[in-house]
Amino acid sequence: MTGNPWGYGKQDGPSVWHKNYPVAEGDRQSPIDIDPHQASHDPSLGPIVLNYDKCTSIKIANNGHSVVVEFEDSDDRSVIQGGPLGNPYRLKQFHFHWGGKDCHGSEHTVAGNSYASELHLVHWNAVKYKTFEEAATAPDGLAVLGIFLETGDDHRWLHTITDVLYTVKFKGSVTDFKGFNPKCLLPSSLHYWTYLGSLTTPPLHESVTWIVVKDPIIVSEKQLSKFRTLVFTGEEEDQRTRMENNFRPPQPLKGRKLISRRV
Ligand SMILES: O[B-]1(O)OCc2ccc(NC(=S)NCc3ccccc3)cc21
Ligand SMILES: [Zn+2]
Repeated sequence: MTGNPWGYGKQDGPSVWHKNYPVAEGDRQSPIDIDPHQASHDPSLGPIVLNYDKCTSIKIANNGHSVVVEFEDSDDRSVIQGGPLGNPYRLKQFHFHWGGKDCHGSEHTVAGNSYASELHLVHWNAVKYKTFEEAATAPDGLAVLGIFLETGDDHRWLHTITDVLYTVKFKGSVTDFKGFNPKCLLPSSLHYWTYLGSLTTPPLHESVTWIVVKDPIIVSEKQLSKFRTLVFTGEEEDQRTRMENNFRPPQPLKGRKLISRRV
């Protein structure tokens, strides 16, 4: 079906999502502005543990909202656990959000400051739920690791992704992308904040335990500009709308507790 049911434009962007997705005005919506001084320290909160070693990426795709790398999630070969999580969560996909210029593009902000981009590693609770779709609607169904991207020097490994973006320029395009291990996209320190939130794109399900890592990774402006060569529209559509500013602004905290873990 041509045209997206929702997008990031004036007519179909975050300010009107509530019309088709009323949960947009719910009590645990994401992203949020993270105020480091408001975060309470919970000494019982352990470190995040990633077991991505038998990582198996399958493909990279343009879904009309972002560029997504999908993983084989039929077994527990790539999981995240520890921290606030009660059991291991299976890696399903990762994707990015970015701006049109470097001054903004991330979804979460820190003391009102945006980063140029934000990487989301999406995991689901395969212990309690049979499918991702089922987990995606459950309050403890998903765990998303959020990593900020800041511009500076070239990122040593990001070129593996930016070099193939031209093959998924249009909405609906998919390319084989095997054997990529996203561990190479993480900062050295996994000091994080955690809170209960939602998907930041429709259907905006309130099913995400967010784990936002404090330290950004550094990528070059050149690498980031390659994301902006993607388009929201399909090859068959006459309009070519550059894919950028695909981020939702911060949502009200509504009394939620933000917890931080110093590594
Ligand atoms: O907020 B995010 O951008 O970051 C975290 C995150 C995770 C998932 C999505 N959306 C997905 S997987 N939609 C398809 C779908 C949604 C629900 C059921 C089936 C299928 C977006 C985001
Ligand atoms: Zn996301």
